[in-house]
Amino acid sequence: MATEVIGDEAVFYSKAEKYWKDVPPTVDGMLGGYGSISNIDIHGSSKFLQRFLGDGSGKTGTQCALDCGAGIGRITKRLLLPLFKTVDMVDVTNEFLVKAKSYLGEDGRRVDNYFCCGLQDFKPQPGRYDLIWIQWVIGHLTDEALAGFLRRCRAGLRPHGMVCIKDNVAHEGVVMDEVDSSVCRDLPALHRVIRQAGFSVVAEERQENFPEEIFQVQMLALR
Ligand SMILES: C[S@@+](CC[C@H](N)C(=O)[O-])C[C@H]1O[C@@H](n2cnc3c(N)ncnc32)[C@H](O)[C@@H]1O
Repeated sequence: MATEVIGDEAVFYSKAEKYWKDVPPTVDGMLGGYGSISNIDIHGSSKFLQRFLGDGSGKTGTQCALDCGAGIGRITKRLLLPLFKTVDMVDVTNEFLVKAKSYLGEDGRRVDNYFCCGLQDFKPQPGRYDLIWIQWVIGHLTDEALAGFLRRCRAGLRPHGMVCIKDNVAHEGVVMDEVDSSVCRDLPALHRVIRQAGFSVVAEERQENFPEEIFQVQMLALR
């Protein structure tokens, strides 16, 4: 369990906030110096996501998406705005949301809300979202906070709505990163939290063609 490696929760959250305040508001900053993988990442996400979207029965609608831990809006710009009529963004680092307003360009007009808030405290508006996308941020939440946030996400979905998590997974156990104050869970640990939140995993895929030296990255669709 993540709780065993996290220690003091207040320190865990405040250290992460401080870490991100010092990171430049660029694609490279969002990806820890791996800005060059952004194209592959977006392409993989788009392929994973598009099979669920459309007009047929049981398909996920394309009215409104929420980008969680959105940063400057790398995903909002390239994945979500091209597929959804409107997008909301939530991130704990205000400087990134401010940067997003210029980074997103013209299409940024279709971002309805920029919420500056930690996901541990954020409550999506009930029944608002077709898709809630959560990428490279779950490691900043304790198990309890993540389960609680996912439960609130459930309430935030429209009919046939879906949550997608895309994140690093550890080979075994839970690995603490003291530099950015985050944890990396192995897949069984992540599945446990997802189950606790009342979700089922309806699709799961590994992102391919990422550099060998980084953690394995997994995409999970939850309903
Ligand atoms: C690795 S970056 C990923 C940004 C974006 N998801 C992407 O893939 O381009 C992590 C982001 O999570 C945000 N973050 C860190 N802790 C957070 C928390 N507790 N709640 C919300 N956002 C958080 C940081 O400010 C940063 O923008």
